[in-house]
Amino acid sequence: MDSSPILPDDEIPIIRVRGLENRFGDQIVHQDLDLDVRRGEIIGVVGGSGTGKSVLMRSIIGLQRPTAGEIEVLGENMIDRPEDEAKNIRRRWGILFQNGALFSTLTVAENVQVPIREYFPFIKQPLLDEIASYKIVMSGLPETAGSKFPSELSGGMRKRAGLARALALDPELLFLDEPTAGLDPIGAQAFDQLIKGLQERLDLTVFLITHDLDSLYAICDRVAVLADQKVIAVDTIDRLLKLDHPWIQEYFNGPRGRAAAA
Ligand SMILES: Nc1ncnc2c1ncn2[C@@H]1O[C@H](COP(=O)(O)OP(=O)(O)OP(=O)(O)O)[C@@H](O)[C@H]1O
Repeated sequence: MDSSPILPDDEIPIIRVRGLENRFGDQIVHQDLDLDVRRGEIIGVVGGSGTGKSVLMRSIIGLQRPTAGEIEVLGENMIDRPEDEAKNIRRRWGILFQNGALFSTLTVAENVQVPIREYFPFIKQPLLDEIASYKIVMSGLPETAGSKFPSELSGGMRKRAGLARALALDPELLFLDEPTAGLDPIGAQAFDQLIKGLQERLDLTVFLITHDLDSLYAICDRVAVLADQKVIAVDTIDRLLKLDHPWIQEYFNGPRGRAAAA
């Protein structure tokens, strides 16, 4: 079906979705959805509430088995992959879920160590502590945050702790589900800059679901728009603005969109 020629490494999409379909009973969330994410970009994923942004991310990371379609991540087919193979691919990405999804009974440092222990059970405690501490500081938290429990942190700090855990295994790809939701504008801007800085330093590709127009303008290279059960467009904001789809116009050219662009 795919007649594309062999592409150089940096042009092979790091995520490739074709003909994706997700149905829940009678409800069709996605139909014929295609998306390519390029290596090294920060791609923003936007769409009205319930358009299936989270379901798309869950399909890509293998938490939701689509009813049809193809998904490749890092050049690997992700559908119906045996668990041991899927696990090897999973370790090459990190995920920050919307609520941080930290284990409440573990300290921040222990949370960061969970994925490292899972994949590298032979690593001894002093090295685990050192790696966790490095990731915690890299995520913009003070080193002392490592000994705190999630309940002792502010919302913004919990997001950073979740980010530290997402970075634990030196991922190539980072999935972020509404990372700035619930943060005040200054906190959100700081978090955006943190993501941008990490993306540049670590050469990450970032898949960013967001409702935050400021984030889209500040850090996204391209934006994918979900509507009508598909990705209706994926492009820079400047080019998206030229499309006359009503949702795109309302979203980017409404008062909030204009304020974010100013
Ligand atoms: N496991 C599930 N079972 C049944 N329906 C589901 C399931 N997961 C998601 N849905 C439905 O799929 C649709 C898309 O959900 P999704 O959470 O992906 O939307 P979203 O675009 O991320 O929305 P929001 O911006 O509000 O977070 C919703 O109607 C939701 O109720």
